[in-house]
Amino acid sequence: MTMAEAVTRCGLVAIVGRPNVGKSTLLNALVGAKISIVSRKAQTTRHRIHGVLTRGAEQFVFVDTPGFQTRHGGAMNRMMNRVVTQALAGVDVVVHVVEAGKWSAGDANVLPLLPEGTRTVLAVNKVDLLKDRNALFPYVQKVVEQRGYDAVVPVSAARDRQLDVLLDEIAKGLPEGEAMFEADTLTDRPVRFIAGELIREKIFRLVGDELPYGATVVVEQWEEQPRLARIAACVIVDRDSHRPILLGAGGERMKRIATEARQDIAKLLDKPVHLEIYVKVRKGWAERDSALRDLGYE
Ligand SMILES: Nc1nc2c(ncn2[C@@H]2O[C@H](COP(=O)(O)OP(=O)(O)OP(=O)(O)O)[C@@H](O)[C@H]2O)c(=O)[nH]1
Repeated sequence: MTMAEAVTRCGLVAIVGRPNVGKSTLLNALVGAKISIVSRKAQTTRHRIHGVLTRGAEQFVFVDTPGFQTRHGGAMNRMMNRVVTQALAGVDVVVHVVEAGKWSAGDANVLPLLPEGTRTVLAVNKVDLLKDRNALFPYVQKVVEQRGYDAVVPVSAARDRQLDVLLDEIAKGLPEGEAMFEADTLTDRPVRFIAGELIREKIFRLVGDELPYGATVVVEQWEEQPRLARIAACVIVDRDSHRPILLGAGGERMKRIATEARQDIAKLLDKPVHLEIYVKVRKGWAERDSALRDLGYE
């Protein structure tokens, strides 16, 4: 008998919270693999990503929703808010992640999006950063005054603390049912999509603040042979001025992005990878719904 056959409870879990509270880190810590991308920058999770964890008879299917923001307008952000609302409709458990000791307008903006009548767990993340442990209780009290939660669990996603307790509280909301995924499934995203995410991660890491939300990655060619994968990806930016930023002096920066991405994708596929990345400028693409659809965002 495989693990998947033994599953008796299975449900969808959405992880929500303002940017930078640690949603991606938490998902990675729970699922135990680096599928969703993690970056110090806000707004790095544009796509909805499923991670699946099977723990004994329980299967948790995580829906990682993007953070949302009000500072920047544009079709991209309206779309991201729609994605949040859509992700929350029909899930079994919502985990609202906040940062211990910190409460901002961004956190408050999440509250109206939390669905009524759905089990909602408050995960107070980054407790390892708290200098005064006694500050935790009044902080939690302040938060739960604003919204009733079914459970509150202080955690550290980065230090792997209290994650079992969090899972116990989530599990209470999983409906009875069979597994939706094989026991060892980490994500339902095809490997090609993950490769694109890895490239995007390198861009965020190596280009940093110079390229604010202006790049998207489309994997255009994918040819897998037994001992080699040939991949071509296109990075789309919305301004001419972004191209030299991405390339760097003498193309050095792009070379590094490509080298690091190639190494990660080779690990993922377990074979050598030939990776070609080129840059295209498509002016104002983030402002046009139609362009977003072309790029597979809807
Ligand atoms: N000290 C500490 N840092 C953490 C913890 N969890 C996450 N972080 C850090 O917080 C930053 C943001 O984490 P992410 O997981 O990218 O946050 P996010 O909520 O997914 O961010 P968006 O994608 O912008 O919505 C990263 O630098 C993480 O390393 C934690 O438990 N302790």
